[in-house]
Amino acid sequence: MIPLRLAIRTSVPHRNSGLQAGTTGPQAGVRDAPAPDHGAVIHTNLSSPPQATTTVRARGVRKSYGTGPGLVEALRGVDVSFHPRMFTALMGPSGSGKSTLLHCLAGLDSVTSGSVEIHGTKLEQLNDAGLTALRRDRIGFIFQSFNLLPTLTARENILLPLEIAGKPVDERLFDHVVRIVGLTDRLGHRPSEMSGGQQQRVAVARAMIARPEVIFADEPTGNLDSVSRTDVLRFLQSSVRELGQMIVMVTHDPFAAACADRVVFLRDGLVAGELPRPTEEQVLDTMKALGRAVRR
Ligand SMILES: Nc1ncnc2c1ncn2[C@@H]1O[C@H](COP(=O)(O)OP(=O)(O)OP(=O)(O)O)[C@@H](O)[C@H]1O
Repeated sequence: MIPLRLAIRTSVPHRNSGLQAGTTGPQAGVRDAPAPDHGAVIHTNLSSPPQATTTVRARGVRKSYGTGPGLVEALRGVDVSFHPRMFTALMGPSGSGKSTLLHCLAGLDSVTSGSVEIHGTKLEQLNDAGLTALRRDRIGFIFQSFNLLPTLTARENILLPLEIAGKPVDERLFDHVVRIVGLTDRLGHRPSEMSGGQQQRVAVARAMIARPEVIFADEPTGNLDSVSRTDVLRFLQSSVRELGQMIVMVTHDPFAAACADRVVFLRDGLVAGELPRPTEEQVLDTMKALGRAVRR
């Protein structure tokens, strides 16, 4: 059997830096590389992220479901770090553990063993109240299904996290976020009065408004047409460039992954490699190689 690393390396064009299989240890180049230069940054105090050194880390993360003959090992010892001011995509074949990893990183699910750390806070050491506070105060979420409250306007939906947390509204930041996602004319509309793309833009703004240390996005463009998909991805990129946001996004879409600064690939519950600054073609080639490796 050809090891996955070899299978991938022979199939991915090395026009850029190419796939860095297994580069998730502390000595790995990409992991320790500085955040990329995103070009022009709007120089307001809004461009400073709340926790410039925040790092999300998984160490030896295992997650099993069920017991006995029904046991499923969704994650089998994942080691990976995510960096501030970076947009990272998580990809891999169906069932490779992407959503499970995202949920474990976000404190939505517990790990079976290993450790998840968000800026020094070990999630497995938190009780339910601590996890709730972490999710409320330090994490933003974007889901495939928007999850907006139907009776609230766009403005009210966007401001909901601040209201729940009892935090004051920074109108300057609100205007900035609304401008980034192009919703200035839609603030009085309810979700039923907006297209899917507009609703997802509200969800993106809602995730950004509390300046969370990290935004976790699970297939955020999965329900969108191609124009809305491009818009939402552009807004996610803008939030990284203009607000210094950190984003970790699960996607099946090579186009979406190619909009990220880095793609981490999972296979069979393990990190199979990663691509910095990938092209869509490189992502596609890597996914094909992973599919072949899975079938071996
Ligand atoms: N609640 C659960 N109970 C039992 N098995 C589960 C549960 N959640 C996930 N799994 C299993 O864990 C494995 C990984 O699932 P996961 O949803 O993380 O993969 P994925 O890469 O996100 O897949 P997809 O791309 O199809 O969404 C799969 O075999 C799945 O069937």
